[in-house]
Amino acid sequence: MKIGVIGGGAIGMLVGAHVSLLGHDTTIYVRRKLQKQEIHKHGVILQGENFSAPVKSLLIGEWEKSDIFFVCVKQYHLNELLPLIKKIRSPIVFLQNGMGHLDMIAACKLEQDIIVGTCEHGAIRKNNYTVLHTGKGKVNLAMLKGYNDNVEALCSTLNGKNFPVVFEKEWHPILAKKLIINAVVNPLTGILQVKNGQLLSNPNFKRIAKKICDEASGVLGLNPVKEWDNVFAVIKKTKDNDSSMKIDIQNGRITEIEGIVGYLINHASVDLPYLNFVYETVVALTKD
Ligand SMILES: NC(=O)C1=CN([C@@H]2O[C@H](COP(=O)(O)OP(=O)(O)OC[C@H]3O[C@@H](n4cnc5c(N)ncnc54)[C@H](OP(=O)(O)O)[C@@H]3O)[C@@H](O)[C@H]2O)C=CC1
Ligand SMILES: CC(C)(CO)C(=O)C(=O)O
Repeated sequence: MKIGVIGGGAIGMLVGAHVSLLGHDTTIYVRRKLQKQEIHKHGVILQGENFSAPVKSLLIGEWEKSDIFFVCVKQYHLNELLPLIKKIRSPIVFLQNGMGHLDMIAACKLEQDIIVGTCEHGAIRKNNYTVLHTGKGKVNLAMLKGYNDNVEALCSTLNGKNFPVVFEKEWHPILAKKLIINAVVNPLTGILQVKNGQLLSNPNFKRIAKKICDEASGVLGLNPVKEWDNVFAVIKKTKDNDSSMKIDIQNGRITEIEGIVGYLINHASVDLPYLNFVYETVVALTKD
């Protein structure tokens, strides 16, 4: 099959390399000529696993016909990209964290079949053609819009032993579960500049984390006890991690707060004191 991956960052290169290794004809669409040239020359190197995947690269907009496209940019990149993506006719998979992109997709009135998903992997981009796979998990996908019998079959051909892809019946449970994890862990670790595990080992941080989990579960209509069990398990598993928001704040970069906590605030009908506080604080910390 022919697979298009939009965005040559950590997740774009990870997805691109793994589907290519399953034998799919894979192209990563990037916005910089240098990255296009370097991927053309080296393929994508999976650091630590010591091999290079034969991936091609084109610039955004140089679309070639593909069976499916994966959008692997940050949520805040989508404003610029969605008008270009509108021209694609094949099914499109969005792999952003948070749920803010759902409102953007709806506003853009995309006509293609839309699949959304979560990525349980951890990855860091080392250079324009090298990615380090820091944590293994699976990719969970589900239809958001449209119905196409072929889509599920198509996604199942991307499922591999080293890179499992699972197709679920409903999108809301998978995105909501990940959104709660990111709403609890990312802003707090970013503001406090602590590793994920410290949200459990410090009883005061843990109390705040639990309050955030309660608020987020309330907005999404989920059971806070069950969600806390899940957040707890993910924090334990990633206890030595620096969350993506902690690293973004450390480096003075824009964060994904809007698509994560901003989404919850925009969809709430009650007061959310803890979520509002972390939202305002992250925004304040990343303003010039
Ligand atoms: N990294 C991880 O471990 C995980 C990430 N995720 C989620 O996956 C998504 C992607 O994250 P990640 O890969 O880490 O992010 P990165 O910052 O590593 O990559 C984003 C990529 O998008 C590219 N990009 C931005 N705008 C455009 C554009 N207009 N045209 C083409 N390319 C563009 C950037 O290009 P350029 O290089 O030129 O700036 C960059 O390569 C996020 O929503 C994140 O939350 C989910 C789970 C784990
Ligand atoms: C799961 C978690 C919190 C791991 O650090 C993550 O997704 C992130 O850092 O963005």
